[in-house]
Amino acid sequence: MNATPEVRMKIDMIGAGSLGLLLAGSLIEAGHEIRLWCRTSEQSAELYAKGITVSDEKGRARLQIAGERFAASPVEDFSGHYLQQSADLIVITVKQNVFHEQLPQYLLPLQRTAPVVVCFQNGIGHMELLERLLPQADIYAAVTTAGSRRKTLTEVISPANGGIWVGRWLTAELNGGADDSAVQTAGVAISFVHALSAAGFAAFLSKQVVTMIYRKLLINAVINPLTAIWRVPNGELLASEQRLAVMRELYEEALRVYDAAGIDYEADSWESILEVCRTTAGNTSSMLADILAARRTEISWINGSIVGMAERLNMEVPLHRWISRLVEGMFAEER
Ligand SMILES: NC(=O)C1=CN([C@@H]2O[C@H](COP(=O)(O)OP(=O)(O)OC[C@H]3O[C@@H](n4cnc5c(N)ncnc54)[C@H](OP(=O)(O)O)[C@@H]3O)[C@@H](O)[C@H]2O)C=CC1
Ligand SMILES: CC(C)(CO)C(=O)C(=O)O
Repeated sequence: MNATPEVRMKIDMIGAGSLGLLLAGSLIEAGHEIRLWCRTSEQSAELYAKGITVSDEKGRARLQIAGERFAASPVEDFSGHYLQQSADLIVITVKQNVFHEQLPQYLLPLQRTAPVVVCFQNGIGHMELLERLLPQADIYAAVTTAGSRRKTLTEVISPANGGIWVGRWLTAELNGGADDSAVQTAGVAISFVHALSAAGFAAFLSKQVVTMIYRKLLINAVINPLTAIWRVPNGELLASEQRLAVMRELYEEALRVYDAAGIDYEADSWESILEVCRTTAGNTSSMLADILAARRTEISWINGSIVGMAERLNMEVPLHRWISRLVEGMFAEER
C-alpha cells in the first residue's frame, strides 16, 4: 500500500546493491520518489521488469515493490539528469573502491551545484574525497546497523531494517570541536530521517557522526577481515577461544592507534563488538560477501586506514598491516 508522507522526498540513490535496494525499497513503500542509478543497464531493465523484493533470511518476502513505482537507470545518465532535474537528496551506496575510482567522474559535473549528499560507506576516507569533489555540497554521513545482502539483481535478503544515524560531516568534530552549536541540521536531513523512520528504520540525527564512524570502523576492522578469512558468519567468531584471542589482538592494536590519535571510543567497545557478533550472528559480513563473489573488498579503507593513521603517528601496527595484505591477496588469487 502507498503511504502518504507529509513531505514526499525526491531521492537519487547511486548504487543498487545490498544496502541501496533495501533503502530504496523501504523508502518507496513509505511513499517517496526514488531514482536508482545502477552500474549496468541490465540491472535497470531487470528492476523495471521485476521491481524490488526484500526478503527475510528464510526467503519470505517482507516487501515487494513493483517496477513502475520507481525509476532505475544506468549511472552514466545520472549527472545529465540531475542537472536538468535535481533531487532533494543524493544517497550514495556504492563500495569504497567504486567511490574512490569511478564515482568522481559521475559527480564532477555537479561541482558548481550545492546538493545535499548522504554517504553510507563503512570505513573512512570517502568523506574527505567528496568534500574536495563537491565543495558546495552539504555532506552527511550515515552509520547503519542494517544488514543486507543482495541475492539477485532485484532481491535483497535483510532480516530487519536496523538503525541508521545521520549526521552532518564536520571535520571539526574530529578535533573534539563539534557540538550543539556546530550542528546545523538542514531541513532536508530532518526530512530524510523522518522518511527513514516511516520506512521502518530506527533513524536518528546524530551530532557525533564522526565519532560514530570511528566506532563502526573499530567493529568492522575486527569482524570483517576475520569472517572473510575464516569464511564464517559473524556469530561464529565467538565459537572458540582462539578466534576470540585473534579478535582481541586486532582490537587492542587498533585502540593503541585511537589513543595516540585522540579518537574517542566507548569504555565497553570490546563488549560492543561481541554484541554485534551476537545480534548479527547469521550475517555474512560485507567483506565475506565480497570475497565469495570474487569482488574487491573494502579492506584498504577499514584495516588499511588504521595502518595509515598509525604511519602518520610513527607507530607500528603489524597485525592490521598483515591482515590488510592477506585480504588484498585473497582477491588477487580468486579472480
Ligand atoms: N550491506 C550492508 O549490510 C551494509 C553495507 N554498508 C556499506 O554500504 C556500502 C555499500 O555496501 P553494499 O550495499 O553492501 O555493497 P554492494 O556491493 O552490495 O552494492 C554496491 C552497489 O554498487 C554498484 N556499483 C558498482 N560500481 C558502480 C558504479 N560505477 N556506478 C554505480 N553503481 C556501481 C554495484 O553494482 P554491481 O553489483 O552491478 O557491480 C552494487 O549494486 C559499503 O561501503 C558498505 O561498507 C554499511 C553497513 C551495512
Ligand atoms: C556490522 C557488520 C559487521 C555486519 O555484518 C558490517 O557492517 C558489515 O558486514 O560490513
